Amino acid sequence: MTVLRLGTRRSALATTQSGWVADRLREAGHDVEIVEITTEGDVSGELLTAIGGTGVFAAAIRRALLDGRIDVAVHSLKDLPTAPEPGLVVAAVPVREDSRDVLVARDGLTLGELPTGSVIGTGSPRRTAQIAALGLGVEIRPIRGNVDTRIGFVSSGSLDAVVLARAGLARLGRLAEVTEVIDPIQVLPAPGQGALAVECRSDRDDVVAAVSVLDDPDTRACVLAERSLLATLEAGCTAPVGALAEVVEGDDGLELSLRAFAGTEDGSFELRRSLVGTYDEPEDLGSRLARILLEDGAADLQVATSAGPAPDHAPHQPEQVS
Ligand SMILES: NCc1[nH]cc(CCC(=O)O)c1CC(=O)O
Repeated sequence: MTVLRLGTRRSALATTQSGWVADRLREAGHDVEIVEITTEGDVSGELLTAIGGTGVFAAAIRRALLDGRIDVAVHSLKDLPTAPEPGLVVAAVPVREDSRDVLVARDGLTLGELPTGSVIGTGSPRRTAQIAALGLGVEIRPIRGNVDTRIGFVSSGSLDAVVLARAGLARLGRLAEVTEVIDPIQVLPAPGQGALAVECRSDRDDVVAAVSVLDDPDTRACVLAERSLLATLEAGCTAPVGALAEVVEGDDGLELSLRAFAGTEDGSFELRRSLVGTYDEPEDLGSRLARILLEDGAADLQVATSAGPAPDHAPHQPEQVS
């Protein structure tokens, strides 16, 4: 293998994330060339829910991998559909950034300090549902755009606050603008938030071997549990979902602790459940917790959250463009 061609979207966040992976691969002794790829999610100004939702970012990059135009791709794991892509493999899940959401509000305010009637911007059904369930008396307005655009709504005074992933701001060096790191007790992050997926063709043993040195087993176990929960829920629930797994010390060694949320966007119904399982069976833990959520009411949320007849299969929507 002469040069690893690493494909990336053009956004500031995507190029930063890809640059980080490129640096790690170069440290491991590889030559890396960055190849820019435009996706539908980057060029359309529509709300993501209108242009087809999950996977709009990943699809174009995956086509480039399958066509052989690039060898390696870096995704935000939370934007990656849960279904595996035939012919491709996630060869590394590097060590995760802080997975929590943050508030960027005017005048240094926190969620609890925002006066009644304040307007918070987010295009994420997951964030909307959990903030609405807090009962703060705030209004939630759908927005989208990159990190710069979204923070700009606050600096310009058109919104009182926006909610973003801490990981994105950390990678862009913009943590100074955060006014509150939101505790997962209030808002659970998206499954996979803060983690990257480094993907390549499964038939390229040389590339898989080069990339796999970046894998962090703890992060992989956590995101496997979170994504297995999401995948199990997708069969029977279109409600917004949050999930966070953490490695914890148990009596007989390492365990995984998984917390999850499902609810309605108007905040009138919320389910929070948690479960601890063995470190070695993350997917089993995720699907077991999903079944608990479904039994306890998540299955009925399909009707509660959609206006018309329930769709056969409506995948969960990703977060806004980064
Ligand atoms: N498509 C949105 C997206 N995808 C990944 C991140 C941030 C980094 C991460 O969660 O890994 C963001 C921005 C956000 O939600 O604020």
